[in-house]
Amino acid sequence: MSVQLKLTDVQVNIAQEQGVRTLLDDVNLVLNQGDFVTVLGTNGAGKSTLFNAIAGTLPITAGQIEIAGHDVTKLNPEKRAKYIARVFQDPKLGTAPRMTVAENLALASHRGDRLKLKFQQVSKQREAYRTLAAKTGNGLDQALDKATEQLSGGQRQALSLLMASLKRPELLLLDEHTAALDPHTSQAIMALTAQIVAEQQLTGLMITHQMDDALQYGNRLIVLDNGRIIADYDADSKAKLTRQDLLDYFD
Ligand SMILES: Nc1ncnc2c1ncn2[C@@H]1O[C@H](COP(=O)(O)OP(=O)(O)OP(=O)(O)O)[C@@H](O)[C@H]1O
Repeated sequence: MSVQLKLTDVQVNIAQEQGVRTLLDDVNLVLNQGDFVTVLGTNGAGKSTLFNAIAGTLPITAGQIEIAGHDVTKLNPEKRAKYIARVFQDPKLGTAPRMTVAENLALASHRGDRLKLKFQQVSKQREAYRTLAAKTGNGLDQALDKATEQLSGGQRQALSLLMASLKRPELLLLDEHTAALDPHTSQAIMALTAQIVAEQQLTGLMITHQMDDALQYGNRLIVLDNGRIIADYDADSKAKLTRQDLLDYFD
C-alpha cells in the first residue's frame, strides 16, 4: 500500500518573549493511501498547527514532510497546494465571494491554467457542474449563477468540499469544517464528506470536536495533546472505542 503522507520527527518551535515555545513536538505520522483519520484534542493541543505545518503556512523547525512520495519540506504553500486541498471552519474561506458557484467550480477544476480558459469552461461544463452540485442535496444545483456570498453557510461549505475534491487531491485536510454549521446542516455536510471520500478513495485528516463524528467517520483516530500525538487508534481499536473513552482525554 502506498504512503500518501509521511511526517518524520516534525518539530515546530516558536521564539517568544518568555523563551522558545514548542507547538509540535517530535510528530511522526504515516498515512497510507485511503486512510481517513479523525483528529481530536483539546483547544490549543496543536491540531491546526499540524495542518499549517503540512500545508506549509507555518515553517517547521526540524523534520521532514512527504506527500505522495514528494519531499515537500522546503516547498512554499503555493507549491504544496498542488497536492493538498484544505477546507476550513469558516465557510467564507473556501470560495471566492463575488464569483458564482459555476465560476468557483471552474476555478477549482482548472487550477493553474490561464484565466481565459477557466471562464470559457464555465459554459462548456455547465451541465457537469449542475450534476456535481446536485450531489450536495441542498439546492446548490439551482444556484449555479449565484455569487457564493449569497449562499447559506451549508451550501458554501458543500461547495468548498466539491471544489477541494474536484481535482482529486493527494491529501485532504478538513479543519473543523462543520463546526460553524447548525447540527442538521453539519450532519448533511458530514454525509457528503463521507460520500466524496469513499467515491474518490481520498486520503485525509479531519479535525473535529464532535466525538460522535470522530467515532463514526474514518478508519483511524489520533489524539493530540500539547503538540504530541498521544494516541493512534487503528480501525479495529477505533471500532471498540466509546464516547466516554474519548471524553476521558478532555478531563
Ligand atoms: N504562529 C503561531 N505563533 C505562536 N503561537 C502559535 C502559532 N500558531 C499556533 N500557536 C499556538 O499554538 C497552540 C496550538 O494552537 P492550535 O491552533 O494548533 O490548537 P488547536 O488544537 O487547533 O486548538 P483549537 O481546538 O482551539 O482550534 C496554541 O496555544 C496557539 O496559541
